[in-house]
Amino acid sequence: AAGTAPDLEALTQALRNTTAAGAPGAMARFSGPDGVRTRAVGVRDRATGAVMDPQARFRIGSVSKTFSSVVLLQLVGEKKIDLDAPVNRYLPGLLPDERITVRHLLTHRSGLADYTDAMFEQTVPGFEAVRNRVFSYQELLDLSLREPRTTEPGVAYKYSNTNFVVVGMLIEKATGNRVGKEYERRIFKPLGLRDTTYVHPDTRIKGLHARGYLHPDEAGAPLVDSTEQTVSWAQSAGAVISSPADLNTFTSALLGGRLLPPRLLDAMVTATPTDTTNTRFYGLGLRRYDLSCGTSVYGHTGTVQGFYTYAFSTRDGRRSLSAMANTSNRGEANTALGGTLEAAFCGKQTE
Ligand SMILES: CC1(C)S[C@@H]2[C@H](NC(=O)CCCC[C@H](NC(=O)C[NH3+])C(=O)[O-])C(=O)N2[C@H]1C(=O)[O-]
Repeated sequence: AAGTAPDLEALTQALRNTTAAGAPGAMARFSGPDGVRTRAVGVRDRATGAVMDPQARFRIGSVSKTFSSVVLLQLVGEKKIDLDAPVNRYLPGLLPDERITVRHLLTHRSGLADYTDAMFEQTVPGFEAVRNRVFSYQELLDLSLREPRTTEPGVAYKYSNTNFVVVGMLIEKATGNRVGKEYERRIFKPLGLRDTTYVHPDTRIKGLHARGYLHPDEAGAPLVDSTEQTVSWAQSAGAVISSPADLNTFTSALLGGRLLPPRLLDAMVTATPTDTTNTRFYGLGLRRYDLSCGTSVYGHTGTVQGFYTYAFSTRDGRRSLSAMANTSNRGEANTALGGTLEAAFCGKQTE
């Protein structure tokens, strides 16, 4: 088909650059008009040497925020939640500022501090301290409220996991169900996402999966296997498990209009700059990246101990890419993995 085919050599090179920068393994899955292409390099398990497998499940970190945003926006569509209402209308007395609205949560403009900055200041000790803990939403919010707010409500973008912890509280209040049940009935089941689960507080990744590895802060220290954890520090902000195929299906279905009515999808993709590069934007629980070839892609990134993820689609949902490296705190590896976006969406012009 006329348009842009993925540059598979460049895609593979981006994955090789990712492992060269310290990831044990990396993989990518592209889905487009001409079908599916997968590439994988390195290992999904350092102990057994099992190679990275594009069918493998893994923790998607903050890509979970887009799942939570879809559920909340469906509740907006059902008139159960008003985007511009104060959060405290639905959760009386929860937040110390009546001016913080539901929309401020989804756009990271609430000013609520991110408790994970202190929690993970020391990478491995911070992780080990929480990997088996089970937190309530309220405990996580209380950690945030001990810190000064970062901005007046609505004034500036400042990314904070706390926003999507409160989104989880809103979903549970409005539906009477745990978020996992709402993910299941509104997204996982309708889209047939058989690899995608929300098992909090279970620590395992069931079925074929990649193991994740943390680089300690101390240079040269051995990698730490971080695969098993409750992810209770994140929950509706980061505890979903998925696979490359399911992430392609999810972002494609979302941008293709299968999960939200046009008015709400348009609101979701309406994004403001997150930095001064004028290529990175944030809408409602959704990132927009403007690529070098002029293509805008929509989705989210994820950083959870041992796993770094990109999950993006074009605005029409016809082309999707998901990519994962099984280490999370090597900046140069995460940047290298980002090269899969340009390779996939700006690839090679076809006649
Ligand atoms: C905005 C982000 C980057 S951070 C946010 C969320 N992940 C977290 O908040 C965990 C941060 C610490 C994870 C840990 N790092 C350290 O411990 C550093 N001392 C590591 O690399 O595994 C997620 O996911 N989001 C990413 C996103 O949306 O892309």
